[in-house]
Amino acid sequence: MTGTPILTAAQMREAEQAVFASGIPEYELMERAGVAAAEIIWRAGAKRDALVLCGPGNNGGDGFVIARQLRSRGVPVRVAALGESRTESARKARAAWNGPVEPFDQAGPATQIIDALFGTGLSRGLDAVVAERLCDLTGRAAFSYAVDLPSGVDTDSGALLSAVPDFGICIALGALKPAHVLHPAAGLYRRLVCADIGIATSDTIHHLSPPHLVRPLASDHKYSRGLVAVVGGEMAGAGRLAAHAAARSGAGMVRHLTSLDGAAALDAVITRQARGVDEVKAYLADRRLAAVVVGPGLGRGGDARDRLAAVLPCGHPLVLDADALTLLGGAGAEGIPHGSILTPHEGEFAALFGDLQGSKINRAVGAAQRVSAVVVLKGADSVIAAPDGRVAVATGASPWLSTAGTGDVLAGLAAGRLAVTGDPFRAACEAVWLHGEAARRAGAAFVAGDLIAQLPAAIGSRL
Ligand SMILES: NC(=O)C1=CN([C@@H]2O[C@H](COP(=O)(O)OP(=O)(O)OC[C@H]3O[C@@H](n4cnc5c(N)ncnc54)[C@H](O)[C@@H]3O)[C@@H](O)[C@H]2O)[C@@H](O)CC1
Ligand SMILES: Nc1ncnc2c1ncn2[C@@H]1O[C@H](COP(=O)(O)OP(=O)(O)O)[C@@H](O)[C@H]1O
Ligand SMILES: [K+]
Repeated sequence: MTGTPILTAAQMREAEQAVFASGIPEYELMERAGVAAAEIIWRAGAKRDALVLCGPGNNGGDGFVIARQLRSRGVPVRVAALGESRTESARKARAAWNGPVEPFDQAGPATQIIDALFGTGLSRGLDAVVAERLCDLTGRAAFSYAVDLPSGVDTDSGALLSAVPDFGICIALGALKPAHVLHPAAGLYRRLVCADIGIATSDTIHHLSPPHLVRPLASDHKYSRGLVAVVGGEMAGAGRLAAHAAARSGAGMVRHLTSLDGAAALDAVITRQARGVDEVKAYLADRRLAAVVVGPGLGRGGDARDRLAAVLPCGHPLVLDADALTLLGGAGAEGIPHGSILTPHEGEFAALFGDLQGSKINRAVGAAQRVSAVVVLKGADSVIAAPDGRVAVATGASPWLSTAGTGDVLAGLAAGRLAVTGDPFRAACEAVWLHGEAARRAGAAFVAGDLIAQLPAAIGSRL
């Protein structure tokens, strides 16, 4: 499940050091970055007049290289700098620009604005007047580009440290950074392009990429393709959504246990009323079960706690969501079996792991390591973290997903993929991607059931 690597500011510096150690000087990297960014800007804006805003560090140095490259292609370019250049490479790039440099606070507007004020070295928000001017110039430009990162965003968390405008294109240099995929920063540009500057990148954090799925074999049968159980309770609808999603996930068979009578709605799902905890236990004794999902439709009253307590030690691979997470939040995370998949939204996450600090990625990894399970911390930027440190971040999810029941669909889908693959991290990645793809196909104003209807097409697109 590897996509484009994502590096924190510290990991980026490490990668950069490795390049220096191989004999390539810092200025060479700056030239590569500037050349690559200028190419992207040229393709988008051609010869329209441009203003490059250069900061004091190496991000500003990239800006001077970009200005020189664009000028050599005949673009009318102006440069405005925020004070002196403070690094050796930035000074070298500035000297090579060999053109006028306007003071930042006096620069007038341009058709194209290139923000090279601050990148990964930003340590605090921009001064208010600087931020305001950046917003004003960017807002008035027809074409706008953020070099590496929009100035004012925190590289590792995606938080906005000062006012930041919306950009047309963000040009990530060398690798993606967490701010390119985590909100609110990830919502600040229409297009993200990663420019290769020859940096070898580590492979622990990735942008979620489309999965490679496999078809059933001629020798397969319903049990070999994976038997899923949904242990619900008093809220039949949510459990049904999870069960129907599991049934359209590629798994071979789905059973739905409720505490209610007459909860069936899809003929392919075998629905049973399990009145007491002993009936749940008897059901879970089936050795053929390949995944069990508990939480959607479980409820929190009645015998919900006992049902959950029956599921936790059952020995089958688990997906824990919704009410199961809320109940565990009160009771502590200790009982969670290693290797499970947890799919909390921020509220459920806070109840279980509220003490964890840092970026959304750090918190998801911390939780995964604490419970030795795969954690899918959901939202517009869903973070999938494994206990061994692997992380995938999904971006671009349809905001129409913010409707009731879509989380239940994800839980059922994750259980289905877990039953098919037997690999919790892979299953979670596949489920999040398929969920996003089904939402894209469902278009506008869909409800959770519409999402389920799109799952076969989403799966079909990845075979
Ligand atoms: N890491 C790499 O491999 C490469 C990095 N490059 C560029 O270098 C950038 C990082 O450069 P730097 O580390 O020099 O950092 P930046 O250029 O992002 O800014 C750091 C400078 O700004 C000052 N500063 C930080 N926050 C400030 C604020 N709010 N107000 C005023 N001053 C502030 C710092 O004291 C420092 O002087 C990257 O984003 C990228 O654009 C590229 O040149 C090529 C390769
Ligand atoms: N604004 C949004 N943009 C993209 N995806 C979203 C947004 N809000 C929620 N989602 C996704 O929708 C699903 C909602 O899950 P959840 O909050 O558990 O809902 P429910 O409990 O109603 O099923 C998650 O997969 C989440 O990632
Ligand atoms: K920038």
